[in-house]
Amino acid sequence: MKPIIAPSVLASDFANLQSEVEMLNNSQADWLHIDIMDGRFVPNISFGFPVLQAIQRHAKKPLDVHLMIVEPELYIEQFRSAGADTISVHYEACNHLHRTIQQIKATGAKAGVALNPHTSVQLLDDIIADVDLVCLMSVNPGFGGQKFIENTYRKIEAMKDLIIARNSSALIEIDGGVNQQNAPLLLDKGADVLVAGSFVFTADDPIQTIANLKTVSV
Ligand SMILES: O=C(CO)[C@H](O)[C@H](O)COP(=O)(O)O
Repeated sequence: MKPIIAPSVLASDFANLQSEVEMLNNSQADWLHIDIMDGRFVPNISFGFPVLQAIQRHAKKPLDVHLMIVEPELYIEQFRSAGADTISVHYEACNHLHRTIQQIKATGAKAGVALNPHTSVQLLDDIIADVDLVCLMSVNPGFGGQKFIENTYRKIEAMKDLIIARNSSALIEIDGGVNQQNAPLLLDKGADVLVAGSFVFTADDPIQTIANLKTVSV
């Protein structure tokens, strides 16, 4: 199975967002990964609804929205209206994760849960059957361009075991420091979706870089 490739728009040139989105439309990218940061859950602020709406106007591919915000339940319907196809909330940011997952599903979006690098996958034991996507952070969230955390490989294996044990159809997404070198082992361990920001957007040829990731063989 070929991986789902989700370039992270966080690393794009915001001054030329339309042409960056059109480049992704013309590439083998499957989804556009959109990072929303609030300056509270993570020590950085990215962008909000107007920018997401602008991306949606030009994007021809699903928008995979990763909320790095506190109290995400307050904004689920607005993110859906602004164009999100998948909405992932952080386990660490939700007091009532089950309720928030149901809230996302009620909007018609796919529901994801993101885990910080220190958060055990076992904490998803009682919710994994209800989620469509698990986003394993392979860097501490908040910034692009960071070094990949090697313990992620072990987490993917544990996540895969849990998904199988609970008969879940959740996809495993890896977010942070993904590149051509670590992609084969990530897929071998069980990853389904690769998010890549700086690796794609700092490349001389982003379209070819996405194509190379898409054809990584295990
Ligand atoms: O969620 C994120 C940061 O919190 C980014 O999606 C992630 O870091 C991808 O960027 P890069 O590929 O440059 O590491």
